[in-house]
Amino acid sequence: MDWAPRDWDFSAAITAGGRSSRFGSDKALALARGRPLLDHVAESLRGCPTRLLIAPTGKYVLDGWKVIPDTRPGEGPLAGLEVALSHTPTEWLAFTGVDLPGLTADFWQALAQARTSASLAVFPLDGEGRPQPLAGLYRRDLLPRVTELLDAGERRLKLAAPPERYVLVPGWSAALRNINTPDDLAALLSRS
Ligand SMILES: Nc1nc2c(ncn2[C@@H]2O[C@H](COP(=O)(O)OP(=O)(O)OP(=O)(O)O)[C@@H](O)[C@H]2O)c(=O)[nH]1
Ligand SMILES: [Mg+2]
Repeated sequence: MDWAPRDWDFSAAITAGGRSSRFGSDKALALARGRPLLDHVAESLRGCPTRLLIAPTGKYVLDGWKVIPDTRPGEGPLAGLEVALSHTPTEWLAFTGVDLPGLTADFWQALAQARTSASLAVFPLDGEGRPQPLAGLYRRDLLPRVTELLDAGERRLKLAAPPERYVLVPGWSAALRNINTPDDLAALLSRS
């Protein structure tokens, strides 16, 4: 992979303020191939010049990542996106969670290449052909919309961008396996 800065003109944020209730312990720190899930995700975005970790202060130490706490703690990833968009210095932000250890730099580059001047978000399609908003690119202009949604009580991340303004990218469903339970992690590890 070429790490030329011109390829990484977007910022990165990992939202990590969840309670891992289905996993039963902090899944960000669960090990896959000897490294925490959080590290796998962070590695895929290490080329981004600005890297933000939306999490309680002091909960994680991730070299090169700036920790920013939630302004609406416990309100889910849409609230994490609001914080991230309000701190991103670039037009575009790669936004993801702690539990997608299959993401790679090539995945993010494929999304970046799919951006258009009219689009507000880029999402990959999952194995069922649905957009996966937890591994997407978001334009910073979405911030007022996200704030409005949250203020109105909305919590669904997929509503962050209007459907007519997002681009969908097929072909990456294998990279999108996400870990919600210990069985999910066991299944992932047994495949390799
Ligand atoms: N910043 C922030 N991130 C969150 C919040 N809730 C969930 N997330 C993150 O969003 C991503 C996907 O969420 P889930 O898979 O539901 O994770 P979770 O909420 O920790 O797990 P469950 O309790 O089992 O739902 C993970 O990276 C979570 O850490 C929150 O309130 N604030
Ligand atoms: Mg959750």
